[in-house]
Amino acid sequence: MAEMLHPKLTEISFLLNNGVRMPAIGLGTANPPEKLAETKQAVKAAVKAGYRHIDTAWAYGSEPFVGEAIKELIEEGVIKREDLFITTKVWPVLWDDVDRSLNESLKSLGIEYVDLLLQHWPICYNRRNDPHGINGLSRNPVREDGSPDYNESGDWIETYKQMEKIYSDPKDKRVRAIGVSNFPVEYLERVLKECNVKPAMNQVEMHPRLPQFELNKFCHEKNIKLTAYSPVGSHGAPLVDYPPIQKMAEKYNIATSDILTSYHVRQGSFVVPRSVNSVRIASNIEFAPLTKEDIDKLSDLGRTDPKRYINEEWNKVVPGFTGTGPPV
Ligand SMILES: NC(=O)C1=CN([C@@H]2O[C@H](COP(=O)(O)OP(=O)(O)OC[C@H]3O[C@@H](n4cnc5c(N)ncnc54)[C@H](O)[C@@H]3O)[C@@H](O)[C@H]2O)C=CC1
Ligand SMILES: O=C1O[C@H](CO)[C@@H](O)[C@@H]1O
Repeated sequence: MAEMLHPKLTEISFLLNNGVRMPAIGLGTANPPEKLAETKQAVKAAVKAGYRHIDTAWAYGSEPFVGEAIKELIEEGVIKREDLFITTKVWPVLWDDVDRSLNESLKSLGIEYVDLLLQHWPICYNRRNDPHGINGLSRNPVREDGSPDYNESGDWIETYKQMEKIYSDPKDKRVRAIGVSNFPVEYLERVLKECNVKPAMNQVEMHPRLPQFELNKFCHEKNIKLTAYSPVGSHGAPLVDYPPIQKMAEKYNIATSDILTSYHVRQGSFVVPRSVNSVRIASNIEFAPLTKEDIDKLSDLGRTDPKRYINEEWNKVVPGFTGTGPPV
């Protein structure tokens, strides 16, 4: 029987609600401190394997290494800036100074604009100096008693309002699209009610054990795209060894990680797996043409065995971002 030909995930892209085209798969760069410097060769390997979308953030400490990779790739003639789609994010310690956050990101990345700027979390932190932090600031400031140092009078919507002001200024070319991350439905509803620019994106943890049924329905209706983070279960890739997903991989004769990335792209969402291993980076782009029945079977794991992997003390303040996730 003739083999079916399918595109690579790197050949697929979708339009955002403002007409900007975004590649379906991006390289995640939230690398742990000991692997941060490897981000540079990871980005170069990814671009050489066909990736055109890189996911970074002010808070990751990876932007300078992404920047070095972009510079060398352009100098080597591999790509031009406009061939790449770069996402970065505003961390809650700069919730009231998006201008500073964006300028620091652009400087670290060595570029003049980002393709997508996301509000990283709907949280307001106080700023505390930390020479070992990000650009001299503590990433997750804590009070003397060890509790998260939230700014109690801050309102997280201020961040989005500052982002839309930058985006809407015709003279300001620093961002091509704006969106949010880690926003539950009720927070998106507030943004739609109180702001003028509809978010193009909501980046959230999403995989078969956390299928985000409610967010998918809402975002689809409102024409807000979703990006799946931690698609293989974050540190150590636990979902790659998860038997029901391995079974599906056997059926399609493809790697388990490719089932986990294709699961999102097949549903019209974006996905940003992370690795610094060039072999894995290149192998994470095979597309599995999952049927509706197989997608439903995978999503059912979110009912029978739900799990949220990114579940930290400080983010419990956001509704739904604790335990296994919202009720299913
Ligand atoms: N907006 C947000 O709040 C968040 C965004 N993110 C973004 O999403 C990206 C991906 O999420 P992560 O949590 O980093 O986790 P992930 O689910 O991509 O897993 C990363 C781990 O999987 C391993 N891995 C990758 N491909 C593999 C393969 N084929 N076989 C075996 N192991 C493999 C990597 O070595 C690493 O240990 C981040 O790097 C970041 O860019 C991640 C967390 C939160
Ligand atoms: O983007 C993010 O990455 C870390 C976890 O890897 C998380 O704290 C943050 O939302």
